[in-house]
Amino acid sequence: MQQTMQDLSVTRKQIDAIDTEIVNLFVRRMACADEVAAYKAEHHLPVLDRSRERELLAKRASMVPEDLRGYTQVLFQLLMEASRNRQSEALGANGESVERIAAALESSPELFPSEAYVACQGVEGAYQQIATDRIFKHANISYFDTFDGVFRAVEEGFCSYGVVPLENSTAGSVTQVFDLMMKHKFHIVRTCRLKIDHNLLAKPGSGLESIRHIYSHEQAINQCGDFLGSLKGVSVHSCENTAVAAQMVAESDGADIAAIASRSSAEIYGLDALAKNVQDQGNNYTRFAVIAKDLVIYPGADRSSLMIVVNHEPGALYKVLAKFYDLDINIIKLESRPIPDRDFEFMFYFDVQCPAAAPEFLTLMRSLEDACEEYRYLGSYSEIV
Ligand SMILES: C=C(O[C@@H]1C=C(C(=O)O)C=C[C@H]1O)C(=O)O
Repeated sequence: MQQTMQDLSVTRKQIDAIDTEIVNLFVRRMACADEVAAYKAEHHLPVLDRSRERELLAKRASMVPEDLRGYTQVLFQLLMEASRNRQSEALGANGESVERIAAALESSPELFPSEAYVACQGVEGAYQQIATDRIFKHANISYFDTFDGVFRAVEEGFCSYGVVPLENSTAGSVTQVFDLMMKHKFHIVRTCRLKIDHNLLAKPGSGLESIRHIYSHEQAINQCGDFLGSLKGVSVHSCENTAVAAQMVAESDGADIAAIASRSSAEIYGLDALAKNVQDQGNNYTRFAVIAKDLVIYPGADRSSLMIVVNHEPGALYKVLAKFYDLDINIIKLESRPIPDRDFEFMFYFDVQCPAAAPEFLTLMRSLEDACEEYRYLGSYSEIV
């Protein structure tokens, strides 16, 4: 045992000596990066030179035994990233997102607006409306048939804000909304986490045993699978919104139809609750995003969202995730969606937890621009409950 410890201390001494050489060489390499930065500044060249990096990686890998090639590539990728970050700092070359974040942090108002024109999907009584009234004190709501309509209303300036659902704790992501994010230009300025209690609503006088058709939004149907499964001889139909379903039931003649919707929909459309809290999980929450056209970062923003497309090659997503890990930035949501018309290429949506003004967040933004094929910063915000 003692013999082994001695051997180890001898080897560790060698490692210490090697590391001293590596550190000295690293300092020299970074000094070269400073010279390169000065040259690039003078000749108006960008920091990143992909072809030089590719060539360098291949050469360094060819200099080592085959079983060390992978490690060598990782090491030099890291060295080049440090060198690029150093150059960007020296050049004040922050990249577009960092510039936009800095400008937004400086110019954004102190307070989140209390009055606003807001676009929502559905009709009065929809969960988006309930979330909107939680977020804004006085919201003037325009209703649209589709989520696409909400995105367009914001993009075209018809409404200052839009409220869309992102995900539910029982049924998962609202994939339709994530797909629309690829199509539209918008920013996220706030999120809201709302407890959702579903009710089975029917016209006064209808009994549960007479119900044959139940209408609701697909998400709500998915959140109430156990309850719906327990009913016999009932067919379930999806429609565009829970409150639209409630309105339809109120306007129908049939005593055999019901809707799964909010309690406030019952009041608005004069329906009775045949069953309350019919969701599978008592703790049923939905997160909503407030979208706006321009980037505005209100004080206290401690979450950010990004959309990333990486190259179609092994390790591409790993390299992006490693950056989050290196900077100790927590990922609170990761969603992937196929990109239309591309052969199994995916858009990755990230929510991260980190104050927008934190240096590590700005470093992340700077380095993602180099690492991704496409990259969109969607905004920084706080979440209300
Ligand atoms: C140092 C340079 O800048 C960047 C960093 C590199 C490196 O650290 O080796 C290589 C290419 C560039 O992306 C350079 O252009 O040579």
